[in-house]
Amino acid sequence: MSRIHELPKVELHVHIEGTLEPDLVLELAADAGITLPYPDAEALRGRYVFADLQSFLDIYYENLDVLRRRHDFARLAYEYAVRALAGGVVHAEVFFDPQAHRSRGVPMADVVGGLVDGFARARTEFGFTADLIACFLRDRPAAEAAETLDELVAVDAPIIGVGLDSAEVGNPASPFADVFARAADLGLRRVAHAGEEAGPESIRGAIDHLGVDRIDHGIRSVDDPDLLAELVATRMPLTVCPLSNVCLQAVSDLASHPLPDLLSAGAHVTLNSDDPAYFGGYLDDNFTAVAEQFGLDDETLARLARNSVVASFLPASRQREIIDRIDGWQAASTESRW
Ligand SMILES: Nc1ncnc2[nH]cnc12
Ligand SMILES: [Zn+2]
Repeated sequence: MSRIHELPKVELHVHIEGTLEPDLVLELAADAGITLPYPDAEALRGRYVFADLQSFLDIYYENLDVLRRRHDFARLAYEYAVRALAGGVVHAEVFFDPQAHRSRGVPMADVVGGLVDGFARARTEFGFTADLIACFLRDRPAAEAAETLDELVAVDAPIIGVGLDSAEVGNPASPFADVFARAADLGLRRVAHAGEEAGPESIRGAIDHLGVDRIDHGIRSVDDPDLLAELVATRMPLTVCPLSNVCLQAVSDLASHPLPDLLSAGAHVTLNSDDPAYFGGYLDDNFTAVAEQFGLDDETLARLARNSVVASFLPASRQREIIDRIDGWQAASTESRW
């Protein structure tokens, strides 16, 4: 258990904007001559006490204002890769919110180009790989999502998929059916946040209306045994984010998190960090927290890591290579017990 950071991991649910650390907010603001309403990074971090998803999103969108130039996005991507690798992440499928930058007048080519630059540098320097998934904001009109997809196509954005995020309650998936169908026609994969704050009906909506390949969060599936059984039968991956759920009060504390129920039901659970700069931990921290809370052994941790590989959109040959490394980690942990 002590070698969690060495367990090879794939991350499937991380918002690149949610990796914007307070120090980097301050640095980018100083660079761009932006005056911030707090004196230092500690004061900013002090504001990270959230009652729910919306109270987090308010600060998350406010902080984005420091991301303005192509090299800001490159820096953000690179810094995430450095930190993720230190925790054992070898590949990530990374969300970004194009509308949150487009609405501030940042050219789409700079957003995408910067992220590509930052991840290319990480790949060259230390072999970390990343793919991009563009998320549509579900609290904005579906027509805006459609325009955003057109713009992504126009700049030839190298995205592998589309997602749906932002405020879930009161913003169902159904209006986004057409834009997700267009994404499917373009050969893109589809994922959606569902069952984070809203109930099982939100998960049902993402499956029925958007044809998703994975459900982001999905923890509220435990409230509907029929739905959970269906998720298990169809091997629908759930990208679960335990520390996020605690911080946003989707669960009252880690001990009450439904992870053990999902695991014992046989759900295809993966572990993820969501917005690690805000929720007190990167992917290794999420692994460590649930391992300690629920007494998960190395075999279970390796199973969770393998689940992410299988649920990823990586080609089979790369999946095999990472799974071999996970098997090696597990074998070494068994040997060290003798
Ligand atoms: N946890 C989350 N849920 C919904 N939208 C988000 N955008 C960034 N983080 C999010
Ligand atoms: Zn998320």
